[in-house]
Amino acid sequence: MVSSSCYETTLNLPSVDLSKPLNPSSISSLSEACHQWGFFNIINHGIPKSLYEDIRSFSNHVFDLSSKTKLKLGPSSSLKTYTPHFIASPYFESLRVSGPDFHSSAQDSIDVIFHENHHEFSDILEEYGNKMTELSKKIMKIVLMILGDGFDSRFYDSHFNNCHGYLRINRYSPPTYVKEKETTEGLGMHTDMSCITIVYQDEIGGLQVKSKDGRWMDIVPSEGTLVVNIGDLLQAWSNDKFISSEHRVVLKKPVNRLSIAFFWCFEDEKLIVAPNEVVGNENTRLYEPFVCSDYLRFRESNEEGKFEKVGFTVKDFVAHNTKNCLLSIKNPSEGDTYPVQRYLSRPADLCINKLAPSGDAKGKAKTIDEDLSKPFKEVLKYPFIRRIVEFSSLGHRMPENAKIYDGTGDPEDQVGRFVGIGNQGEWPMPRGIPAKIRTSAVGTANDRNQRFSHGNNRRRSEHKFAAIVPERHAPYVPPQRPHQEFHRPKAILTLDSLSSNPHEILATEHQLNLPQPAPLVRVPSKENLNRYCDYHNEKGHSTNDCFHLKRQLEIALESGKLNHLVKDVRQRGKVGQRSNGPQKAKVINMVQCHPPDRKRKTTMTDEEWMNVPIIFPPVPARDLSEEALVVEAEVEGYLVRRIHIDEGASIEIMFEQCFNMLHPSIRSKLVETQTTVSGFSREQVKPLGKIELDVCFRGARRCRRTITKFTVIPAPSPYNIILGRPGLKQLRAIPSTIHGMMKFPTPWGVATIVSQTPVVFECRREGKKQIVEPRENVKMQDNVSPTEQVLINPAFGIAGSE
Ligand SMILES: O=C(O)CCC(=O)C(=O)O
Ligand SMILES: [Fe+2]
Repeated sequence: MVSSSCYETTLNLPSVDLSKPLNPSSISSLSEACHQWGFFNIINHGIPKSLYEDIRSFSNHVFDLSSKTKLKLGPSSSLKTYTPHFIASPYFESLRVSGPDFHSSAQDSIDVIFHENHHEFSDILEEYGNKMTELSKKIMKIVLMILGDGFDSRFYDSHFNNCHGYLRINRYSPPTYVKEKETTEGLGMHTDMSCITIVYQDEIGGLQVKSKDGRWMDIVPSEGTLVVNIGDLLQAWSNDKFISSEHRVVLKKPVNRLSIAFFWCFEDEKLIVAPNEVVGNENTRLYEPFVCSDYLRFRESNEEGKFEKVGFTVKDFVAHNTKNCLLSIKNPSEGDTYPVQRYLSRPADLCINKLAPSGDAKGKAKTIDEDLSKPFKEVLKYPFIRRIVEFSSLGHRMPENAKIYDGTGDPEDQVGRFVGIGNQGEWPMPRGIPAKIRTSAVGTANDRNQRFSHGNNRRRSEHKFAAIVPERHAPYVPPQRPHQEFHRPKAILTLDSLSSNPHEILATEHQLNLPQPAPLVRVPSKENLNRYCDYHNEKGHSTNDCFHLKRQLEIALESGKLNHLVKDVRQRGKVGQRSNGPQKAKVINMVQCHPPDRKRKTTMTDEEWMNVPIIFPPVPARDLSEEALVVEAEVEGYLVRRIHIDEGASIEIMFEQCFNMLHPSIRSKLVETQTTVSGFSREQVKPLGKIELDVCFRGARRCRRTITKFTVIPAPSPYNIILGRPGLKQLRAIPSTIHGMMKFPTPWGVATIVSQTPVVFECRREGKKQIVEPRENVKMQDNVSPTEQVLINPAFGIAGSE
């Protein structure tokens, strides 16, 4: 029986004894559990305890390796089997092994991180993977049996025979201060993207499922028991007869926790449509037919390693309703042909229709047209979908300034605007959304990327798919972008520097061979109905306004292919020259620069996104750092290395060697200053002046831009810039020497910049050289009395006296 009360938070799930045939009473309690909770237990499953002990010992071997070693399998590696801390949560890390050949999948990872062969590890994981595969098939049949009499024989072979599985070993390492009474999430709320998931959790516990009334219920571990939960795909296939519940893992004790999740999934090309018998004559089909891989792509992020997609469920998923991606797909399992809207995953996929019940009682789905009179249904493919959809149901309208994305601007800017509106309270979006959703995770992008990097799953499915998808619906390949970050550094030459506009360039510069753009995703609004884009060959915006064309032209311009159109001949070839690589022996590396056109002043107002907790993980003794923090940032479009983060400095310093590398138009902004700078031995340096510059600090995928005032010093230094207390305050940054990193909030979450150890050593060597060499530019100035003296780097102290 499933039992819980208002006060009790422990969920007693029914246990299926796999060594015995099901009896009517166990069928009924199982059916109730699948419907109400989407969770049940299994016992006598035949997985020996010793196998779990072996996996525990293996996983300790792996997770106890240094971060550097583990990251060889991390999100930026080719295998991507390891998820490091701070992606799903600060306390969660995991390793995945994919079927059907679990041995070679495990061996691939093991070969990368261990010097010795360790085939015993792959043997163990193969044994576990194969056992779980068999178990999944068995459970799948039981679940079908519960769904309807004879459904196992009716549907198993035709629908579930091509399922495949992968496993993930999860280790949770809570902070030492974790308390039972407080909620520390090891893994945030999510639903699984599988048909079913089989979870082994060790004796520590912490797995919780959310009840329909929003309470978190503990699923208490019990030896010899495995937990099974229904995933999103089965929820959709069963027409909500079974539910995929939101669950999470909380950390209650300061001890490591191990769990192993085995995800059993439909094949990628599977058309998911609830069979008529499953829907039932008296019910309607709740989900439009969709292709499995489309849902997985919907859940996964375009950007590698991003976990923000969790918190979405299959209910949030609907394909795009453009005619371009409406296909007729024959369901091989049933023989019927269904209209299916394909989901095109691409940067501009920002509008998604809310799922609505449709289809007739006989189960024939019909496609619903987007209702343009309800703009709140137009939501961003970003971490906000769900909340916004729910929010819209309160009957609010989207505020005037939250324009629907129309394909002409930078999609990321649209996201930024949208978040900004929410944060400014102009749109009463529930508070704390980004932070909350950011912490949730799993079963997501990483897993899929990683799954495809093993075996031939991906290739096989793409091949099959090609047979049913016409060529014009080939998967979208996003245009190559020089940076995957939110703000691309601006080019030294903008499209405005050209003598032709985008429309003219498209018509005449055929040698550019621009890639075919992906079809537009939304129906044009009335006012844009007459605008035609020659690049897209579609109505909706004009060629000159086409963001995608502009981006392609910028790329062409940056690579020198449009030099002949540059208006000012003196500028021609500049970009091409620069792309030959960093300039020799220059400490400041010029990536791109531009005469500044637009300044984004940062205010010291309290934005909601600034007020998020910034957490640093515990550092094991061997990883503690005592090195200086040295990072890089973009300054006026230049990538400047050797920026020393110095909490002892009361102003921001730019050293002359760096200043001299800036474009003259930028240098001309230098203004005089009365500040003097003095060293330990009281030698004083008259600064060249002060200058306000646009600085952009980037963490992975997140950045912050500020206007920072630098005092320019004519003195040698191993550093280009010293970022002191005011700069840190402006960024609200928290540097940590022992972690060798700095963190700061951005509208998209907390960004982390890691200090670059080789650069630190480079600076140290350079610093030593400078100590022995005389400082030519340093003069003694006796007539100034410093009012404040602050250590800014090993070579200098500064004293401000304006
Ligand atoms: O660690 C656990 O107990 C559950 C893990 C989980 O929910 C998942 O990996 O999807
Ligand atoms: Fe899960």
